[in-house]
Amino acid sequence: MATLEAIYPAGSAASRSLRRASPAHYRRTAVAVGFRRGSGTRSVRPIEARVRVDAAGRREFVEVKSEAEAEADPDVDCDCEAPAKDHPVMSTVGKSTNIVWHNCPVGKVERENLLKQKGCVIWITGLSGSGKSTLACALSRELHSMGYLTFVLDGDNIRHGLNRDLSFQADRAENIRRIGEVAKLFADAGIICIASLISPYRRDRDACRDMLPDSTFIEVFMDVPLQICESRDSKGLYKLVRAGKIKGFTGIDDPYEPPLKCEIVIQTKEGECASPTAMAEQVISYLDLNGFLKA
Ligand SMILES: Nc1ncnc2c1ncn2[C@@H]1O[C@H](COP(=O)(O)OS(=O)(=O)O)[C@@H](OP(=O)(O)O)[C@H]1O
Ligand SMILES: Nc1ncnc2c1ncn2[C@@H]1O[C@H](COP(=O)(O)OP(=O)(O)O)[C@@H](O)[C@H]1O
Repeated sequence: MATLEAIYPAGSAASRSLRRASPAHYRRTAVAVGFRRGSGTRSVRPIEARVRVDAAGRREFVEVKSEAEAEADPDVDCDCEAPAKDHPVMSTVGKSTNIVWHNCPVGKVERENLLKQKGCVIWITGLSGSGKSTLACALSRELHSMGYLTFVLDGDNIRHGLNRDLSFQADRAENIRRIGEVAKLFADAGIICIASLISPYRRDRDACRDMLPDSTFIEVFMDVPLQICESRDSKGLYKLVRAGKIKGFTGIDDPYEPPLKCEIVIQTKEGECASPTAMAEQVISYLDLNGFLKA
């Protein structure tokens, strides 16, 4: 039995591909993984890996076999179909059966090198009226003017399309999960993805964090008191809530769980908020300090 690094050196394309492949793909006792490059030329040999997945969905390779080792041992403890030499492994994920994870030779690192930035998700959470959309737009504008590629996923906007079938009552977790999945795709594309949605429950935000590689989920908490949000009432929603016309509104008759630990907190000082540009600069200095603004 070898370590992953013994077969594929740390930092190699194959090692990186294995580590960033979908956790769902690896949520098995054992998997076999094959990589191909170009038109059918196998440049990286297949291996079999036993993977432990912890409660948070993080995976760790506990045993890795090279192709030769795997072939010499017919008793692979595998809950998936034994891979024929040139056949990929079928998986079952949720309600999808007989699906196969396809890797592509152009990966996140290659895209990041092209863009000269690191793909990540900036997840802005807070009450309605706390300034999430304002920060998202200011941040996108500033980064764009500095030459970085961003994309804003605004909760309100996504509910106009992809999530139009979801309610605020029963489907909130699904709203957040879908936006988390889309944000993950953008980050994988090498883009600085700015997700701005109330996302009131810690468990749902943490589930999105766990979808992403370490340190690429940057949670920004808009720590703005309800009183200020309500006094802004830019959409007139708080007024309707107070008049009893909207039920289950976050912060009023539905809970908002502030993060216990997050990367960035945007705070008010003596009841005053920083300007949108100053808030954006706070996030940009975090990105700069943590190496996201270079390849
Ligand atoms: N019941 C209830 N609670 C909270 N907010 C409500 C509700 N009903 C409608 N709205 C409006 O919808 C916007 C929130 O959408 P999100 O997708 O960001 O919410 S969530 O993440 O699913 O909690 C939110 O937008 P923002 O004001 O930009 O936060 C509200 O304007
Ligand atoms: N830093 C700020 N200072 C002053 N007003 C702000 C600030 N951020 C947002 N606002 C105002 O507050 C209102 C709500 O902001 P918005 O970004 O729509 O909040 P959210 O997306 O969290 O609902 C808007 O009228 C916006 O102009």
